[in-house]
Amino acid sequence: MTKLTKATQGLRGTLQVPGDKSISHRAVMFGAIAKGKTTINGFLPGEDCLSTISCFQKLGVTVEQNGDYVEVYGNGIDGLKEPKEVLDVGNSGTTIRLMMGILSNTPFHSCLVGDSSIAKRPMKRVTEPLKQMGAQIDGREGGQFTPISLRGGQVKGMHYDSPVASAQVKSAVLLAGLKGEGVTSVTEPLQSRDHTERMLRAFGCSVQTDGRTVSLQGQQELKAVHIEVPGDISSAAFFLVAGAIVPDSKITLKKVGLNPTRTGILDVLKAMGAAITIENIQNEEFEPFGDVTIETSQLQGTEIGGDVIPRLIDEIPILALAATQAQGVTVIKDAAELKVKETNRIDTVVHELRKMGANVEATEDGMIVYGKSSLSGAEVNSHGDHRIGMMLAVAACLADGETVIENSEAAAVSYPNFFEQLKELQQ
Ligand SMILES: O=C(O)C1=C[C@@H](OP(=O)(O)O)[C@@H](O)[C@H](O)C1
Ligand SMILES: C=C(OP(=O)(O)O)C(=O)O
Repeated sequence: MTKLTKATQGLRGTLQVPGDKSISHRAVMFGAIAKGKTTINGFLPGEDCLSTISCFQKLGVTVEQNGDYVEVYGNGIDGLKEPKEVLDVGNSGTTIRLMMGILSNTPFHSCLVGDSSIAKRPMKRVTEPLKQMGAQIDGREGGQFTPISLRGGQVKGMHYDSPVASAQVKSAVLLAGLKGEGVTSVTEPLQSRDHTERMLRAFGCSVQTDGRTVSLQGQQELKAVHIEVPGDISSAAFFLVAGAIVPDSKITLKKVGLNPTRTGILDVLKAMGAAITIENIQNEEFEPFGDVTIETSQLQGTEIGGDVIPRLIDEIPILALAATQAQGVTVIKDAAELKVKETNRIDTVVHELRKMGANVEATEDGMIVYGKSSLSGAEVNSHGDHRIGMMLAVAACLADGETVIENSEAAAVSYPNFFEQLKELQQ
């Protein structure tokens, strides 16, 4: 539980947010199935990525982690060994779904479980295509939910038309195709984040992208490399919105990942009238990053929907808070995927923000936010969802009186030092 009061002055300062969660997971996973020693700088030591490390250790891979520096000693996919224990992914959807893709190539038995949130999240979107490729997978309610048991083997490449724009689905199918016979390709309805494609190339694989279709030839080997993980734009998002809506703020966030498949929040905040500048863009070939500065400004309501949604899916809770401080109405649509995240993020955002006085209503595929509301302190709850907990902490900076956030420790899933960094900006 954390108690916070309204910021007495603007949030000001320069921060480096922790490493990107999606890229940190992949660096460990790909290092574990590559040949040789992969080194990772800027790794996110958040609970989700630590779950990924622990799963691969149970699969016989040596992984040494010291803060944000990690060494992974991979021995190829064939170097993975049958785990003696269940593989516990904790709260991490990315871990379980991508691992199912990798384990589709291992002839042994694995059992995957997670926490009570993972137990509610849909797995069929991954188990179905992987079964079609030749993996034996079962799970509760016909393979829909954890616990999942899996025995991989001879995978055959295939084309998969994914019904959802999901990087986890796309990545699982591509990873299964890596060792299989023939070509594997995935077409998605809208472009999702492309970290898997970029990182497979960095590990020496050949991957083709043609519009919304990604394909790779099977039987490719990954070669160990060094990976520099940029800051996570999904973590930066909390301070981008805080900087925009807390009066008299100016925040610079260093080395924030700027992969165009992730920068929807910058486009939307700019469209709402936020004062954002980006400098020192580097590393454009692998994963671009740069320094982002935001200053307080009066935001205007907007419409958020269509192909920007996968580019900001994890930022919708904090964008909903931004919308409570914008003039006019903000409509968020085409975002039904929010219902199957760590919580139903449509319901939790609406329920918790209303407690603080926001005027927001849920719709079938998003929400409508009527601005501008003055917020007041309340007893709120993250419901174990890291992004909800951090959004409520930013709301507390604006709210009159005291805000008590139950289950605030969920922030450690993606942002272990979030509350310390928030405090730094208040000094
Ligand atoms: O591939 C990834 O690293 C992720 C993909 C997204 O999920 P979906 O693939 O379910 O859209 C995102 O919400 C999640 O936080 C991380
Ligand atoms: C949805 C998220 O992660 P995952 O799917 O990996 O649990 C998230 O970090 O907001």
